[in-house]
Amino acid sequence: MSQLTCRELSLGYEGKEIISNLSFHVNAGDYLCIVGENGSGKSTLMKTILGLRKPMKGEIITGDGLRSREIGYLPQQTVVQKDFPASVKEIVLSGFQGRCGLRPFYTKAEKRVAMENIRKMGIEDLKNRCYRELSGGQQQRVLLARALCATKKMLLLDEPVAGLDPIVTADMYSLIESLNKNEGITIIMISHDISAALKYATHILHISDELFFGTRRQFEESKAGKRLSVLMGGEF
Ligand SMILES: Nc1ncnc2c1ncn2[C@@H]1O[C@H](COP(=O)(O)OP(=O)(O)OP(=O)(O)O)[C@@H](O)[C@H]1O
Repeated sequence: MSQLTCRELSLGYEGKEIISNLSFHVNAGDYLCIVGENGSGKSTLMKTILGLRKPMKGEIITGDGLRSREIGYLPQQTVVQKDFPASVKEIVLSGFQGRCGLRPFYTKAEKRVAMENIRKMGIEDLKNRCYRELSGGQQQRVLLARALCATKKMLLLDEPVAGLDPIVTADMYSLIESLNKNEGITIIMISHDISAALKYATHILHISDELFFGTRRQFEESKAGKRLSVLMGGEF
């Protein structure tokens, strides 16, 4: 059974549908990139998968041992988040809050896992620094370590490289690739970077007037894929 199955989903706000009749599934170890124009509903879909919004129609089913609260989430960065006055350690530990609600203390085991994730992200030397004093790339590593505290199975990443320079972007992509390949973590990523999506993803979900879901190869051969290839100057 798939880890995540979305069946005939319709999503929207105040009775108006933004996405209609969307079906797709994600298996353990997949790397799914969600692409589509601004405002097409990608973040809305992610929030619905996380249970933060209810679909207007359809259902979301988790399986293969995944429970919905075991999904790690790296949200799109907002200006307010960038200025958050807390230490790196505190931000990473807050990844456990989803499990038990807000609380002022953490167990020894949680502190150990948080430090493991800090090490995995290569930010040990930053652990006592204030989050808002870090560079954009360092902040994204902190948020990835935080998301990992919530899961060992599936990460949802909303534009994780937005605003990062090309070198830091490449570092971020290889960190995510290593989580997928070496730790077996399923990745669902929203991205505007089609060439990176086609480099790393096993599957593509293209949200547009015409919905597409399939393997990377199927996408390359699809009408949507060919149209995007022309827009990108035939780069893929
Ligand atoms: N809370 C809300 N209430 C009403 N409409 C909303 C709300 N949040 C988003 N929308 C609208 O829903 C549509 C989809 O928004 P969403 O943020 O999901 O798109 P997106 O594909 O993630 O966009 P982007 O690529 O710009 O991040 C947009 O037209 C947006 O204005």
